[in-house]
Amino acid sequence: MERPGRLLLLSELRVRNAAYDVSLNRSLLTWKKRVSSPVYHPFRPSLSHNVPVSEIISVREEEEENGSRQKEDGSWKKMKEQEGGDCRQSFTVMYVERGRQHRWRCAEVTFTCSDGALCQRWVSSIREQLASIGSRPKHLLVYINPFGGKRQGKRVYEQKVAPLFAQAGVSTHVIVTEYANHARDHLRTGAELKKYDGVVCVGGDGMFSEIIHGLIWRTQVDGGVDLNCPDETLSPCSLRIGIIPAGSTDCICFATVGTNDPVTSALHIIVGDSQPMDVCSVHHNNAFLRFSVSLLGYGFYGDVLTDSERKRWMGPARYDLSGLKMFLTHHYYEGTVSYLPARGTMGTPRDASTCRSGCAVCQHNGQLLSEKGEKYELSDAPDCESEGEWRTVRGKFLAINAASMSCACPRSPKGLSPAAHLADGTTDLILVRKCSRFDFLRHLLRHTSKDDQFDLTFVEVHRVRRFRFTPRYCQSDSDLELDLQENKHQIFSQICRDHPACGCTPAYSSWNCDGEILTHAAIDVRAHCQLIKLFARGIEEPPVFEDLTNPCAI
Ligand SMILES: CCCCCCCCCCCCC/C=C/[C@@H](O)[C@H](COP(=O)(O)O)NC(=O)CCCCCCCCCCCCCCC
Ligand SMILES: Nc1ncnc2c1ncn2[C@@H]1O[C@H](COP(=O)(O)OP(=O)(O)O)[C@@H](O)[C@H]1O
Ligand SMILES: [Ca+2]
Repeated sequence: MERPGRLLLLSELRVRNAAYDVSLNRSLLTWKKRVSSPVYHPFRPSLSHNVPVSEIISVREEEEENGSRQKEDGSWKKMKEQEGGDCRQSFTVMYVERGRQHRWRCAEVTFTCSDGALCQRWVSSIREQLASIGSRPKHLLVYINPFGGKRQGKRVYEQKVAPLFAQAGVSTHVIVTEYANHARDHLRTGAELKKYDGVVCVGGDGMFSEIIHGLIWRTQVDGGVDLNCPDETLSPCSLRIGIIPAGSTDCICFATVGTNDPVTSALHIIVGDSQPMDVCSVHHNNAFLRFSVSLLGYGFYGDVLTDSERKRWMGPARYDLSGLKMFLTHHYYEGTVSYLPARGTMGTPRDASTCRSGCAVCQHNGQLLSEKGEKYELSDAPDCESEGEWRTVRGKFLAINAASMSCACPRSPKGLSPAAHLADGTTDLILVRKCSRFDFLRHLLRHTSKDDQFDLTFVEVHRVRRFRFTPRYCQSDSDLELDLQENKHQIFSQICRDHPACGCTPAYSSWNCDGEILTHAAIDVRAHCQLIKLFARGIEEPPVFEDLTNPCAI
């Protein structure tokens, strides 16, 4: 058990006109009601409150003269009047309070002191403790996508987030984006990153993707790393990223915080949380294409995204309509998937336990990969196929999904791969082979229930460090490994001739890369362990109530 820290202050203060013993040490602020009779009463509400110093948002002195907000005890008022000095006798502490379903709220408690000097001592002691927490950001660079989700990003930031940052003394430089890739390009070249302790993204997964592309690109250029080489070890980004959810799916926020709520996210930023996260790099013929942190999906999810982009005006509902349409269309795609299974790492995609705050699997694998990094990466090189490490699966697939994290979101609260980890250096490769519509629906429905979506004969899942996909028609003719956009007509006429099943089924899908369309079908993917960090802490376990005198806990 952790030893209680050295006591910094202990005073009798008043809260709502009742006397409390209030104490502060380096880790906790505690206020305990003074009771006249110490007789145990099972139904008396909890009389003691503990707030970790790390969860205090800020402290402010109350302006009111004579403590007008607090009905003070007469004797204290008298003392103050006699002193005739500083009349600020009350201070308010704002702190994190946990609500339902991982939501955080800002709660307040006002303490009234016997004199102004004591009030001053309390305020400065708490401020000193807060200032000594090195992980809290002071200056943030904020990008707002005003068109994400229901187009509420700007309003949400101004009304719910900016006031909290101001209260916590966090200064910001806010940029409302004017066009797609504005944030990415500003981070790449324009932003003076040294001035900031972090970057905040107000938007959805697509906007987050812009931010990581700007940040990771910049970090590699500064470190002299060639992004086009898939075997390069990438330099981790030092700036943390906060996500204020204002998009359509917001799966990265949901899977790292446990809820899509702007206030909760703002509070995780203010308290200076840190959650490392894996990033996959995607290459095509030794040319860098993109990064992905959540879903890389070919077939079903690629087609849903492509179709939904035409319906952007509908807002988040576009995904449901396109989902239904692509479900009915029931396209399958032929190709070869090769993958390098994760060796020596803890955990499997079929584990019952899931990635949670302070996850032991992520810590273990993170350490393993950073220690053995070089050796491990060398044996990972694709030409080690001769060693028999790489495995190959050929077939017809309705969907090929790589989930680097659970991809939990409100549509699917446990996600595409419920046991995937945020920071274990692996991605879960899910292969859904051609099956009937009925069977595919069973698989999809299991994303929304407790049933195991992998426990079906046509679904397989592998935890991997790398994988490659080659569509069938690329193999027979390497010239066909080309950009779909430029050569669409040529490919389609070829495919329709080669495709006996029907004249309209395309042979190529696109990849859904964190909500952005990737038109190259043939890709080479590699997981980079803990390349970025978020202002988050992973999903917390539900609290264990220890205080049995609290009736709410029984
Ligand atoms: C029958 C119900 C089936 C529900 C299946 C739900 C599975 C949902 C898994 C969602 C994984 C999400 C991974 C994250 C992707 C995001 O990066 C990305 C971009 O996010 P952004 O817009 O915030 O920028 N979002 C997406 O690509 C959206 C994917 C959403 C897919 C929805 C699929 C709905 C399927 C409906 C099928 C209906 C069949 C009904 C038959 C009677
Ligand atoms: N000012 C802007 N105008 C148009 N598009 C933008 C702007 N800012 C960002 N984008 C782009 O909007 C797309 C969707 O953004 P996102 O915030 O993820 O919303 P959603 O979740 O609704 O898709 C991303 O591809 C992003 O690059
Ligand atoms: Ca992972």
